[in-house]
Amino acid sequence: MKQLQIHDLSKKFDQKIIFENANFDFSQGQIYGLLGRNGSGKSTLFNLIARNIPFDAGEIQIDSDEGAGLTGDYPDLAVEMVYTQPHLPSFMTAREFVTFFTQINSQRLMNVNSSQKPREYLELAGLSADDANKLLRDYSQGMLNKLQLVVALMLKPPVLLLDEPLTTVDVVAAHEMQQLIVSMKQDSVIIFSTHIMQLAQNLCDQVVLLHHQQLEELPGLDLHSEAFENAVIERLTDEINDDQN
Ligand SMILES: Nc1ncnc2c1ncn2[C@@H]1O[C@H](COP(=O)(O)OP(=O)(O)OP(=O)(O)O)[C@@H](O)[C@H]1O
Repeated sequence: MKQLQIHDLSKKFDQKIIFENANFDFSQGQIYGLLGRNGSGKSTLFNLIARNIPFDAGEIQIDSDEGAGLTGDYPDLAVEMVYTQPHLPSFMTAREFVTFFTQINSQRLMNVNSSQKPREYLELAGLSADDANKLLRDYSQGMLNKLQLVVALMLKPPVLLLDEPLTTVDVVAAHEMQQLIVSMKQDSVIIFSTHIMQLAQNLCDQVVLLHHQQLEELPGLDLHSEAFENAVIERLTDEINDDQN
């Protein structure tokens, strides 16, 4: 069973405390929706898990289900992060990028039995033949987001972190991307950050609130109920009021 565990995690930037002894256990088979106010630390959490930045105290452990068990010394390949602003090579066409991507990841793709051809990735991302031959620097933000998401999903990473990836894609693409994400949940621990409550309610099995420098769930409430929505808003409003006191 793939798992991600956060133990007593603390992180601050200068004097601003982002996490203070935060704890949470994430498992494969669930999609977790991460909700929090602007600037509460959602991207920071992802960057800590992906080891793009160091934490001050605590531990982040991953079990990639490859026999090593839960360890803080997980390989970089254990985590794949999909960014709000994708970092893709602007000088390549989508077709060139996908071909390059499948070549440099050929071993990983083989390990996860992903035998998609470059053409199939482009189809999954909903890109026409004309679009596929366009340079990525001429792509819209939404098209870049789709392409980045599709290639990340194909790697079937043990931990998949999605930082607001559907904000810019159109409704049809968002629907297709949601189906792709759901199809991944049996294989990966998936954490999805969003500001769109309805998206969290539709897509996620559990919502995790980033609140008062902690990670918490709202147990005992049906995710789709009005009571749940009200409880989330109440918790997160409370955060701003506390900050102002
Ligand atoms: N490298 C950094 N150096 C200093 N401060 C940082 C750094 N990265 C993030 N911060 C600060 O940490 C806080 C949390 O930022 P973060 O981007 O994680 O929030 P977020 O919850 O993802 O926000 P949003 O919902 O607006 O995208 C913010 O106050 C931000 O300014």
